[in-house]
Amino acid sequence: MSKYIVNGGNKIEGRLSIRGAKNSVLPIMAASILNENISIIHNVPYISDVKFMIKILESVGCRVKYEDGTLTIDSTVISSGEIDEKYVTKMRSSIIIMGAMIGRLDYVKINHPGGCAIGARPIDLHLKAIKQLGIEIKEESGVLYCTKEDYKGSSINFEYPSVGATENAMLAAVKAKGTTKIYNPAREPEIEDLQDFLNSMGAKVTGAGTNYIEIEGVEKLGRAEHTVIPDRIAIGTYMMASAMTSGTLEVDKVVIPHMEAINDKLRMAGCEIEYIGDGLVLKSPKTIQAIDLVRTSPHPGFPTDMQAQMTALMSISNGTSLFYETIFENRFMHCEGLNKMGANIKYITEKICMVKGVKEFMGTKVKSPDLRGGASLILAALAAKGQSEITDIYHVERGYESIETVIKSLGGDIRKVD
Ligand SMILES: CC(=O)N[C@H]1[C@@H](OP(=O)(O)OP(=O)(O)OC[C@H]2O[C@@H](n3ccc(=O)[nH]c3=O)[C@H](O)[C@@H]2O)O[C@H](CO)[C@@H](O)[C@@H]1O
Ligand SMILES: C=C(OP(=O)(O)O)C(=O)O
Repeated sequence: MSKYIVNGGNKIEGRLSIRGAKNSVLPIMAASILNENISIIHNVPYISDVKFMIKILESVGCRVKYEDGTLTIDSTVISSGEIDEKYVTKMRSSIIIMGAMIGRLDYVKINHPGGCAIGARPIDLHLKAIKQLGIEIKEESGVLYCTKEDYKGSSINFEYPSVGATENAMLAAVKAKGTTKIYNPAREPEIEDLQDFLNSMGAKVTGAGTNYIEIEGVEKLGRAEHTVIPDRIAIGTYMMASAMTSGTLEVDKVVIPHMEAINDKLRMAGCEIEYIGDGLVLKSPKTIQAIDLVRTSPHPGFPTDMQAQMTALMSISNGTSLFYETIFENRFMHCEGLNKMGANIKYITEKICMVKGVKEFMGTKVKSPDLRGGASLILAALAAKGQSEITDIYHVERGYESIETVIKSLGGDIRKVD
């Protein structure tokens, strides 16, 4: 099994230039099913989740080509309404294919995605929203059978602003006759990016990014072309790596409002951040300042996808920080690895932990527990004294395109061993 060998102590600095957001490109790829035409998607990271989504699209009849950051998806022919069990159960986010398939076909069969390492992750809100559009969904032995009954626009009120459920509802509503009103949708930047992609193929979606989305159903959609937004989470991860190793990092392209929740915390930790041109420059503090409370919440709050990296940063701060993870019920698994590397983190409840800053991390052997948890262990290893070995890196490869090449280009001593 592949692993990373990291020799800590080098500054992570220089100029960072990476491709677009995983959490944008996955729903956008699903949305390409809707147009019976060609979709050209630029700024696509070649990560394992994207490769997996390509396989799903091909399995239902799409013709897909990836070249140098650009995906071309031809969905003229969709030959199957059945999504093979192995896809949905292996990549939880593939459930967003459901809404697009419903928009395109009369009958869809898909497995329930189940939970994953970071939490139970039910799909009740997805199903409730899609049913609201006149789709009958029957569940038998973990398989969902979806049939169009009285497919038309409707009002959908989310009791919680789920990202995936909002995306599924948008995808299913694009071709539903009449108007769909979505109240309390997720407001993450990736929702707005999906709206922009859908509108580029002729959909009529407004309001994404606010607490009300309106969709006017259309019968036919056409060719689409779109550039995926920068990956705020990957950028934030490299910024934290730089802050933890006393580096200065220049990022070539960011969307300022997408970065503010992360940058706010980095500033509280003592970093100086200046927006210059299309990008930003981060300067590290001499001493990382402890932040009393880090609480994750839906956008525009501090993202749960940055919580693990933030616990690594706070582990070498000058005080004590309390972390409150409000989104997922099992997202502190990386703390065991960080503690093995010398951190002082105590679990208070499944959603709260206390991080007491220590002088430094010590290199050792650790295992990635999940995607962002794995990233946090890499950050700790980069800042650590000595050598670390990080295994189970397939988690990290789901969301970071060749992280070892990027870190090496920024001065880090990391290599991947197959
Ligand atoms: C591919 C993708 O974009 N993944 C992101 C997406 O995941 P995802 O779309 O799965 O996250 P959600 O916003 O749906 O989940 C947030 C919370 O709502 C709960 N929930 C969700 C749906 C549902 O039907 N019922 C229910 O109870 C979940 O268990 C979780 O506790 O948003 C998360 C929250 O920002 C991010 O961490 C993930 O990186
Ligand atoms: C939890 C994440 O992704 P997914 O929803 O794909 O598991 C993430 O990107 O941190």
